Amino acid sequence: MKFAKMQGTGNDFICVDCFREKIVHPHSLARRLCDRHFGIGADGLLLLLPSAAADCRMELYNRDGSAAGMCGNGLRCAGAYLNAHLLPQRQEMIIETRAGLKRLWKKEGGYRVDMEAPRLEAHALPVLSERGLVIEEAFSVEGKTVTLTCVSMGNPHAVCFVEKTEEAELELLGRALEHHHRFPEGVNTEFVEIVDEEHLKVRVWERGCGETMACGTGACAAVVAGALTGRCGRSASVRLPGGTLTVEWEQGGPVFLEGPAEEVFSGEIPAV
Ligand SMILES: N[C@H](CCC[C@H](N)C(=O)O)C(=O)O
Repeated sequence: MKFAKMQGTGNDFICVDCFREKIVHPHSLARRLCDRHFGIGADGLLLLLPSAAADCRMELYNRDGSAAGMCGNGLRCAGAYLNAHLLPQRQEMIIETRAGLKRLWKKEGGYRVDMEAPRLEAHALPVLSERGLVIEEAFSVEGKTVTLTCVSMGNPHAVCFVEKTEEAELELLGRALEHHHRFPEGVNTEFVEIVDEEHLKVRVWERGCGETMACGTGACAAVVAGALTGRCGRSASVRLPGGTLTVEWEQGGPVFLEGPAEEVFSGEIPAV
């Protein structure tokens, strides 16, 4: 089986061109190939398949084999793979995901993705805080009270604002929230430090992966939550351990994510 190793701000994927390869058991394959000691090593398995409605269909499987509805870094990597191997001249593409059709544009140094509008949890009600009406929930986790703003970008996110990302109890709280009864399908948790109105620092504990170098949907959720709670503007530069992403949330509309994506190497492994 041929594959391409892709990365976007250090969030890395094993990309398989399923226009040419046939994958029968993606969940177990993701667990085996994403292992960084006994496999190729990656945060996820990215399958690119034919689509009747788009340039291709993207399926993302986390390192633990679980399927995810959306992946912002993965979409940019899919665009880079398509431009390199299947659609070399295309400047604009549409990729089908489990969360619907997503449009992306090739840009200097990477891709810009229309992530569409965020969705708030059904019961998320504004509460009055010193910043006015904000959307936050208090959770009891591991004997601590954490305040979260829950946002869906086609996959679930819990955003926690902290003074310093370096001091966040990321594994303790991220792992506990991932398996918290409030999130029956699990959750990605972002620990967000507000530098100023237009700059955020973020670390992410990803569902099905653990801490990653970056999370595209997580960067979007961080800016949306920051804007909803009056902590930052609707457009911001998001600095993650693996690099910087740009997020813009149009008034009452979609979120746009912009950042790099590259093919690091390609290879072949025995038929799976
Ligand atoms: N772990 C995520 C999927 C990968 C998302 C992330 N890598 C991104 O770039 O958005 C989930 O289970 O929802």
